[in-house]
Amino acid sequence: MTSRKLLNDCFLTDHDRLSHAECLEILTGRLSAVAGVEVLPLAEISGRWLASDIIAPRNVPLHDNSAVDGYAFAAPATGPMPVAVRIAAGDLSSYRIEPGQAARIFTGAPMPEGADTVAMQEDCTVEGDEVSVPLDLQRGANARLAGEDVAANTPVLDASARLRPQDMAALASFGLPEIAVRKRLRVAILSNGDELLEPGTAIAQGQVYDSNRPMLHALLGTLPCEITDLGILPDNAELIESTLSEVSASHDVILTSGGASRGDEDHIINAIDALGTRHLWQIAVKPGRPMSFGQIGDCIFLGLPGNPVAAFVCFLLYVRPALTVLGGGRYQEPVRFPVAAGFEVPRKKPGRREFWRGWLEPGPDGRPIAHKFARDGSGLISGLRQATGLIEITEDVTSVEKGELVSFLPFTGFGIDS
Ligand SMILES: Nc1nc2c(c(=O)[nH]1)N[C@H]1C(S)=C(S)[C@@H](COP(=O)(O)OP(=O)(O)OC[C@H]3O[C@@H](n4cnc5c(N)ncnc54)[C@H](O)[C@@H]3O)O[C@H]1N2
Ligand code: MOO
Repeated sequence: MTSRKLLNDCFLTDHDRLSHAECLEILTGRLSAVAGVEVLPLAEISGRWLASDIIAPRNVPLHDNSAVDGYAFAAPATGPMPVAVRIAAGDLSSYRIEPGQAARIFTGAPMPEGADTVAMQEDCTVEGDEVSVPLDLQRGANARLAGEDVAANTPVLDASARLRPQDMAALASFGLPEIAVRKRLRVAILSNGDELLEPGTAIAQGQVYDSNRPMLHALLGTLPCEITDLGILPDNAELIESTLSEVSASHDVILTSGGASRGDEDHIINAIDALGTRHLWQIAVKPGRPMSFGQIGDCIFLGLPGNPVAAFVCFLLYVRPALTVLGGGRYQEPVRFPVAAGFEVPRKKPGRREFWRGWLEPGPDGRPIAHKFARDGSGLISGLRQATGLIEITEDVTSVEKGELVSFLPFTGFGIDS
């Protein structure tokens, strides 16, 4: 990418600011994993990032086995067959049947040598010691082959994969009791602003309750993080600087909200400049213009705008990708669905990317239509609550007509359940 960094002017035009793509490239392309590695039992690693590749150490299943309770035989059957052996799941002996013989067998039990097919017991007739099976059963029916789930030596998971519940089943099926995973990132969060108040305290005119910190707590909860909550910091330059300096020594990441632009009382950016390096500030994205990124020593600093909607959107678009890379994961673009707009916007400023709060409803033909929260204000939490995703409008777009295709990014793609 062309390097346009360290932009110093709060009143840059959108053309001068970093674009969404440049911002993302800096946050995902120039960062690397800082989280350490620990070996943990399976029960403790769901949601963590893997620290090394996983290759299947053996076949799963290990042996050919029956998928049903019934009778195993060598297809095709030609008539009634004597039942030579009985094999239950967990039976460790090996069995063999001759052509024309059957084995009584149960779900999961190893297939006897000489058999390739199993008839379900509901479809069989037993008379004395003999069983009659359907004569048209296909060879291999109801038999599960060794290695049919995963063959030995197959690469299964790459280091940096995020472990999902179904991966736990796979790892256990290989007999692996514990796995090397990335440690949780140590993330310190704080809110900045003299007007901010802790919920539970009496409020006066001019004050607002701090809604960003509980929101950021919850958003961080969608990733493997260990959170240190530093509370609310007033607009006091010295206190902000000393707090950031102290916390940077013991954390991988500091995540702040508020005080991110260059008002007289916005001290966060000054503190980063005094203590470390600012790599990014001011982006051509709405909401989120004053988003910032820097470092103090080895600690990464991510500064979110104070407006709750901007803080939320920037967390999803930029903080989440950065934490993924720092935590040892692989950044993947969020899922984007092209859907028809159920609204029109006659004018949109060119040169910046916008993310609108939206949701989907079925249209007259049953296909989803995107709806947009009517008001734009970056302080309106109600719009975030009504939304189930973001409508992305790229830099070149200057208007949106009803029925035009727009990109919809569901919140579920960012780890937020509906
Ligand atoms: N002259 C300019 N003014 C502003 C600009 C600009 O470029 N030039 N940018 C605007 C944009 S865009 C945003 S976004 C905001 C963000 O600025 P800050 O990050 O410095 O945020 P604050 O000024 O501290 O707060 C903005 C707004 O959000 C409320 N807030 C802050 N923290 C919280 C919190 N934890 N919980 C709830 N609400 C919070 C705060 O009270 C303000 O109303 O700046 C624009 N101004
Ligand atoms: O863009 Mo600010 O980021 O108006 O909320």
